[in-house]
Amino acid sequence: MSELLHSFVNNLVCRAVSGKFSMEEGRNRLFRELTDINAGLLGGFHIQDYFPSLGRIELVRKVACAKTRRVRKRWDDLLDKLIDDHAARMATHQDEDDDKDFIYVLLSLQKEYGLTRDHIKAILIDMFEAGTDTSYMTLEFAMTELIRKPHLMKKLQEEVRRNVPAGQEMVTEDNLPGMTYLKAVIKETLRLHPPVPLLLPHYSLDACEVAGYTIPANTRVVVNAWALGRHSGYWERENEFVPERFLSGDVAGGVDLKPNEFQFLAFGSGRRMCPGVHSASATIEAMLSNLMYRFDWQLPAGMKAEDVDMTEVFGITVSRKEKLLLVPQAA
Ligand code: HEM
Repeated sequence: MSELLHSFVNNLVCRAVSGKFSMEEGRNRLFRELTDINAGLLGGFHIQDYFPSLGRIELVRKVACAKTRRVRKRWDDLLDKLIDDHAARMATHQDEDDDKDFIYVLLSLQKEYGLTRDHIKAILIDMFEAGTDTSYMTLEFAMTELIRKPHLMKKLQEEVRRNVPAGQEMVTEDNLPGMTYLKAVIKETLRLHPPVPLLLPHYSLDACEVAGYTIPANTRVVVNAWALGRHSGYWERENEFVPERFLSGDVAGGVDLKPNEFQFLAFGSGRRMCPGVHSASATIEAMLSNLMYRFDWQLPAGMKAEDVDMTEVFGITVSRKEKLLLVPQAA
């Protein structure tokens, strides 16, 4: 299951960014390898974070950044070729029948916004880094929670199957609006397992006071969204997977993925909140609903719900330590 979900999200982002031939050319595998290396580097140990003055010593910088430089070269080679190919097609008007992938969009805005090639490459890498693991982990945690609570999976399957006209092969976007329990399951997954539990580091522009503490201007601020999502002051049965809490009429019924209150911050909040929130919701809803529609799921023979290992691995994102193994049966 883990492998399938990871490939699905990686291929989707790859196609949106670089076009429909991404899989045929094997680019999806290369993007995945580079994204994995980046994730390891971003979430890893950096001596300059603990001893900033060491970062000013050239030799330390050279040693600490050696791997980063190597991976940067590989990103450069890949992205330069893609950008050159797209630019050439645009210059000769061969792009007219192509899907307008993200590289085309950025190139068409390049002059208007004064984007350099490095800006474009950085935005493209951001898309992979921010868009792949987060959606994949949410899907994987949702399936993990559902397999541990089969009565909730059954409830979700009933909702999905009720909303799809008989004989239809797959769930389509048109079927999704009626699936309120599906949305509640996704929110509850994000509450318990926010893929970016400390958001991204923020920086205070002005001094301010929070809960009696003064935060001076120019301070790096880290927000613990994981702890807020499990705070007993905001949530009943805070460590339990209870999607019903997000149904209208229940306590958190009105809590949105773009919340005005700060107890649910899986996508952050304010002007630096995740710009991918709608894309992520669409991706996760489409995949999860189809998994529920087409298959009945079981744990491998001899395994019980309480045997599912819930250990997490910490990095900039938090993932499951063990791969999720499930057995599908056609519904
Ligand atoms: C379940 C899926 C996702 C989750 C939980 C998630 C969560 C987050 C969080 C917590 C942040 C930092 C917000 C802050 O510090 O206040 C963020 C930033 C960002 N996300 Fe997402 N994200 C998801 C999917 C996506 C997708 C699919 C894309 C793009 C296709 C994306 C693009 C970005 C970008 C570009 C940023 C940086 C924004 C900035 O620095 O201004 N994310 N995301």
